[in-house]
Amino acid sequence: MPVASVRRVPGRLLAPDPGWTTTADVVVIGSGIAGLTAALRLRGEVGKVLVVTKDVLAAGSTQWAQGGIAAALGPGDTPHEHEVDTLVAGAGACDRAAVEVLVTEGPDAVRELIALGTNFDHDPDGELSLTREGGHHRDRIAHAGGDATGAEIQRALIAAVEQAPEIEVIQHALAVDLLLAEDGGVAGLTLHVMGEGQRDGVGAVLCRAVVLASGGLGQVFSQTTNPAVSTGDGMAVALRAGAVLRDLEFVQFHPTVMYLGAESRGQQPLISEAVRGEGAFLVDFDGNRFMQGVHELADLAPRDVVAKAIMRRMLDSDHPHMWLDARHLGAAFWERRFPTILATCRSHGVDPVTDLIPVAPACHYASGGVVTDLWGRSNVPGLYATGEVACSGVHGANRLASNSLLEGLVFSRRIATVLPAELRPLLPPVDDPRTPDLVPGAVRRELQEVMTSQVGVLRSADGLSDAGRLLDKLAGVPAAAIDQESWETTNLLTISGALADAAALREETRGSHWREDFPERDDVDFAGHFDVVMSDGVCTTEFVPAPATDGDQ
Ligand SMILES: Cc1cc2nc3c(=O)[nH]c(=O)nc-3n(C[C@H](O)[C@H](O)[C@H](O)COP(=O)(O)OP(=O)(O)OC[C@H]3O[C@@H](n4cnc5c(N)ncnc54)[C@H](O)[C@@H]3O)c2cc1C
Ligand SMILES: O=C([O-])CC(=O)C(=O)O
Repeated sequence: MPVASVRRVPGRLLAPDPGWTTTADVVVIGSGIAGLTAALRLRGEVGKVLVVTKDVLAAGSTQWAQGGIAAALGPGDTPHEHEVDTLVAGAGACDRAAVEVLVTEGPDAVRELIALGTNFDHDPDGELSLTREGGHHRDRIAHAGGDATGAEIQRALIAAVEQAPEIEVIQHALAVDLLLAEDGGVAGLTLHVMGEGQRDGVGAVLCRAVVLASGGLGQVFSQTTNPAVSTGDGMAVALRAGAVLRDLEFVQFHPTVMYLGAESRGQQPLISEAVRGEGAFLVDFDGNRFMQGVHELADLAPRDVVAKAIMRRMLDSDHPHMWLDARHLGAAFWERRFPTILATCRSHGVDPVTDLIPVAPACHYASGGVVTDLWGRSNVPGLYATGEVACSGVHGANRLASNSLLEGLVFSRRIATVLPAELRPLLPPVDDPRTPDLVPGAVRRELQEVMTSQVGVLRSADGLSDAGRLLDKLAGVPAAAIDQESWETTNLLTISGALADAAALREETRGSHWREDFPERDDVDFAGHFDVVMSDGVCTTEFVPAPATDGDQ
């Protein structure tokens, strides 16, 4: 049976005394699909809504989304079929009630996004154009601009927020830590603001509720599809405030990320699963279509299955990547359907109309995060979480393609339904002696390298304990300066440690968690979740049993 593990992590973060203080009723942290949907839904319901975001409004993962947004919108499709595909992809670790909410409320949430002004693509007959991605048994992915779905959604949401005078926005504002009231609930937060006039430097916002919508943790790894802002801040902030994190070991590695060479680091170009949805297929260096025979859906198997098959072929043949063949789609189709991916490939010297595209798996999505109930509530009074930062239970061990944008939409709407009636009074923050336990930005690269080599696609007990030791060593390197880089790197370190611990404790292979020393799924000992809590600078990771949920197969 799994046992618990403990790890010392940086405690509450030191922010110098606030140079300025302001108030709001609700603060939304993050301005992707989850944050802006929550803000738009809350306006007019709760007094002042303040959105804080650490870069410009569009800097998160949302604007990069390619494939689309999944919902049972097509003829003959049903929420039930969407539910079954979601549960099967989630490999027994989904919360069935949360999945039911997602698939049932999904179609209306997408219609609302359309009503807001998002221009999805349509077929010549005027119907919403729907495509397929891995793990879906139906065409149910709505897309925009061909492969620029996220950019269009982000544009429409920003336009709507700009029309809403009730919503105030502070950009370049990094949320450092939550301020807590005597009862352990939310009293506000500290911010580090860069270059925003009067509000420059460290400040505090006193508020009655916080909606955490700060996205994922891709920058934990050295190659990721995620943008630079995805440093797991929200998960670390929530953990330090007493929230429970869950399923951190279930990091999804997207199978087809363009391979730019062994030295390439940071955000890497994604080749959408929708390219396979439109007929592209994987081949090895001998031209074999190796996904045939691996799964009934072949190249469109769930994402973890395809990523593992590519990795296995890479290891067996000693090549750093495999190939995606989409040449038969032809120039006209490429230009119309995937203009962004086409331009990106060409900018790297690969023309998908005539060339094979080199692809390898890379970190793409955090299926785990801050545990929430069906209404987005965390266990900390006044703290709600939505989107990639949250663990609502819909993704289990492996998110179904294009369910992420949908999750942000559906659960932000739900938060806005309950939050107004649950608003706390404005409470004074307790005087919290905080330790300046920061690590310097200079350790980030070493952290990312070890997480990629030992806690990446393929994991083993030896590699995971090597990673744990190095993370402990890095935790002892003191930061010389208190700045954005050290706050982010400290968050990365906190989340990396918890992720590595859960991965070490889960001695089985399930969904996106692949242990070479425990290659089978084990429903006797591991049907359930690893939860992480933090107290006095000590992180504890512990197993919580739950019945396996695989759907009707
Ligand atoms: C390349 C790519 C393609 C994808 N394609 C799809 C797809 O086709 N379909 C799909 O469903 N999903 C897709 N995903 C996943 C999906 O885009 C994300 O999971 C989703 O957009 C997350 O939305 P979010 O609002 O939770 O977070 P984000 O959009 O990442 O927004 C997070 C926000 O929080 C801010 N922030 C972070 N930390 C702080 C802090 N400390 N203080 C203040 N602000 C902070 C960020 O700046 C940002 O504004 C894709 C992801 C990537 C990277
Ligand atoms: O376009 C892609 O392959 C990405 C995608 O759908 C997702 O992450 O859900």
